[in-house]
Amino acid sequence: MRASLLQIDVNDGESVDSRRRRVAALVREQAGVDLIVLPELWTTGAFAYESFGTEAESLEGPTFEVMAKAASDAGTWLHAGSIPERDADGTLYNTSLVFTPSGDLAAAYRKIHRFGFDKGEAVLMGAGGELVTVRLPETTLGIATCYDLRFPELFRGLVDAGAETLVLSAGWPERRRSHWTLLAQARAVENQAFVLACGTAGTHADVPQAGHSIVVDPWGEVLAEAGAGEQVLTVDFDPGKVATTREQFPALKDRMLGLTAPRR
Ligand SMILES: NC(=O)CCC(=O)C(=O)O
Repeated sequence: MRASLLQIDVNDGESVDSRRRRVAALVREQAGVDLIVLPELWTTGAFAYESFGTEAESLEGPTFEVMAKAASDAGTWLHAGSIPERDADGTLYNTSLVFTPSGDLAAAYRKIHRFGFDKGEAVLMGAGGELVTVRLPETTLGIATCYDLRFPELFRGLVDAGAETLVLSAGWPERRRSHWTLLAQARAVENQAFVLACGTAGTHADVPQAGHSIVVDPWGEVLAEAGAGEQVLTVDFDPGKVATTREQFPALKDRMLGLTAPRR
């Protein structure tokens, strides 16, 4: 299976419309791969909090339209990253869109763990409440977004729902790049799954981005890693390695569920 992670340079000097057109062209250029992955909130930037409201779209807004067309033109499964979604009640969500090779919406995932503690995304956006998996011919994707990477129980839930390839769309800052690499490898090893983690490059809202999108196999080996700048990271991987790893080293079968809290 061949996947391309598009590590997009998101900077304040480029308009959202221009970036949308540029990214759609990049998606079309990847025709022939099986799966394309884009980063989190690449229209605005994940830290451009003041743009979330002004650039918010309905689920079937301009990014949906452009990306559905790009997926069908490329004839490829497309995880189109996330958009600031505004629902019918006016609530904002950080919502990832996954398209089939025909350009139909296969799934939408509203980010569950919002970043910012008492500001930014954490106060501006609502929290998703549903895990999302997507069945491809070769593998089942488990969808997660950026800060979700710090919450192992979310990924265990995805594995319990059948995920074999964990796809993370992110806008991770350079300041915590060591956590990014470490956690991507940890999620792959503990879940015996592929991790495809696609971040952004450049600087937006004064937050330099880490880049370094990464693909890790179920044994924790790094199959490919991007540099800091805009880059298309293309990788070939064998989805069958999930089953063989889980058979040969069946640690997932040794889980002890339902542990009780210590008695005081
Ligand atoms: N956009 C995000 O979720 C940022 C997450 C982050 O910076 C971190 O977990 O560290």
